[in-house]
This record gives sequence, structure tokens and C-alpha cells, in this order.
Amino acid sequence: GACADVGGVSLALLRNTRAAPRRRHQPARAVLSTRCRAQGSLRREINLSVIDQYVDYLVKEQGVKSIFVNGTTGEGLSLSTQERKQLAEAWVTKGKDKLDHVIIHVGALSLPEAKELAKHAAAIGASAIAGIAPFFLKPTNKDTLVAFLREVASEAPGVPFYYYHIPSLTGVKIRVEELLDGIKEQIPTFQGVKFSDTDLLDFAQCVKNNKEQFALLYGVDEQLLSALVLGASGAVGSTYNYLGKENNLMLEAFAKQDLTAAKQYQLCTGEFLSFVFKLGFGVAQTKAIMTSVSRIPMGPPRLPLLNASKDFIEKAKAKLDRLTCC
Ligand SMILES: CC(=O)N[C@H](C=O)[C@@H](O)[C@H](O)[C@H](O)CO
Ligand SMILES: CC(=O)C(=O)O
Repeated sequence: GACADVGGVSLALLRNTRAAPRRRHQPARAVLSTRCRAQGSLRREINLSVIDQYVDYLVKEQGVKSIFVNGTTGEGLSLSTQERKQLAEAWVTKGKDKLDHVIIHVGALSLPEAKELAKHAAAIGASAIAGIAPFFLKPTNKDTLVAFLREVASEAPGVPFYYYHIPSLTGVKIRVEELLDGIKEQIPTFQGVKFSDTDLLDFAQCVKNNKEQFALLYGVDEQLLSALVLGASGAVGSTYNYLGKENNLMLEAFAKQDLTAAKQYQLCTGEFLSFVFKLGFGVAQTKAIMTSVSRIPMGPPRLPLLNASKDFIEKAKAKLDRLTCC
């Protein structure tokens, strides 16, 4: 049968703070470095204090036991290296004995930063690390992408490494089928792919050629059932934060080969996504939905993202309340 799990993703968990004016002789601690220096102005800093509740919420209310930290939904690329380390540490610590896997996304534009994060993730005992392709000066072929990932992965020699394929955001469209060919020789810790693309032919070819038994985790939530049919081994996505239960039921139905039920779940969660896509949907809206569903304050996003509108939040909430997937 299919042994699939859905993994949640961490949100960046920012909060507004009105920075107190710093007293003249007070030394700034490292953790304050992202705080505001100008008196009284508003900054957004990470809020580690809700992670504890969030872990319990995901496990108990959504049945989600694995987490992907500092990825897209967690605004990982909008955070400083220091913030990313603090979040990684908090998730590993709070998730201990509660979560099955804590995967830390360590990808960055700068190779030394990505390497530093990989080394840090290994030191704190992360279950795995993942990396996207650098997306400003981009690799133009497979060999340079593998060379970059190899340097990152080698900083954490005992830790499984995943490639995070998300061409819609990185602009790096090197096919995963091509990338995987021979990758284990270059990157001995290579464990799999988080495949966040709609190209199901590329995905199917990865399944077909998968002699190494890499984990192929699918990341376009509205198409998960199609990827399961092709042989996905799991899923990582933003909607599992608040539709985890429904998606777990879909996985169970699929494992029992009850495709009729599985399809109903996919169409039901898809109906919600189709509704919010029309209103304008992204990471900021995911955070707002999560706050309203879980009642845990997930905070605002960081610029360049802006808070979801009140109108969006009300409409999305009403749609979710009317949704009867289960
Ligand atoms: C671009 C993006 O954020 N992709 C997410 C994960 O990779 C997905 O979980 C989507 O948010 C989800 O499938 C809705 O389109
Ligand atoms: C959505 C997702 O998988 C991420 O946050 O990276």
C-alpha cells in the first residue's frame, strides 16, 4: 500500500512589536539585532512563543506529525540567518517526542549562508535538510545546480538532504527527472525531492526511474491525489496546516484503494482552494486562514507581503465553515 504522510509547514510566526527606545548604555544582544533602532516604530520580529501550541495543534487537531521549517510558507527567504537558526532550534526542541520529522529548509542565495544553515541544522539534530536552487544568479544547467547542492549537503554529512523543486518561485526549471539521474554519486546523503510543480510528466518519470527509492514528496496540494496515483511517497504543503485532517483521510482512502472517497476529499479541498485563488491567495492569506482556524496568533507576514484583507479573511472563513469534506 501507499505509505504516505502529509507534512505541515511552519509559518514564519512574526509579531508586531513596538520596540522600546534603547537606553544609552544597554548593550544590544544578538537576538535584538532585528529589532528596531528608531524609537517607537513598528517592526516585525519572529515569535517563538507560539510554537509549542502550534506543535500540539498540528498533531492533535490535524494529525500532522512532520514539519517543514523555513520554506515558502514560513517566509524562510525573508528571514535573517539568525532568525532561521532560532526557528529551526525552536521547532526541533518543541517537536521532540511529538513530531516524527522536522525538516529544515536551508536554501539561500548565498552558498556560505546555506552551508552555515546546513551545519547548524545538523548540530541541533534536525531529521533532514532541504534546499532550493539559488534564484537570483541562477544555475543554468544540472551540473551547476548539483555542484551547489552538493556543497550545502556536505556540511551536514549525517543528515538526509532533499532538493526543494519550486520553479514557479525560483525560476529554475531544470527538470527533476534529469537532476536525479546519478545524483546519489554526487550527494551521498540525497534522500528525495519536495516536488512543488504541476508538471506531472516530470514527476511520473521520477517515479519510474526511482531505483534509489528516493522519497518523492508532492507539493501542489490541490493535485495531491493525482500525484499519489503516480506513486508519490508523501506530501508537504501549506494547506495541511488547516486541512491536514481532510488530507489524511484522503491518504487513508487512497491506501484502501477507495478512489471514490479519495476523489471526494480532493474535490472538496480543491473547492476551497479554487474559491480563495479567485480572491487572491498566497502566503499572507495562508497565515490569516491558519490564525482563524487554529486560533493561534500566527502574526502578520513580513514585507514585501502584506496582511490579508478583512474581507478575504471573512469570506475564506465562511467558505471553510460551509465545507463538508468529512
Ligand atoms: C507556491 C506554494 O506556496 N506552494 C505550496 C508548497 O509548496 C503549496 O502548498 C501551495 O500553497 C498549495 O498547493 C496551494 O496552491
Ligand atoms: C508550502 C511549503 O511546502 C513550504 O512552505 O515550503
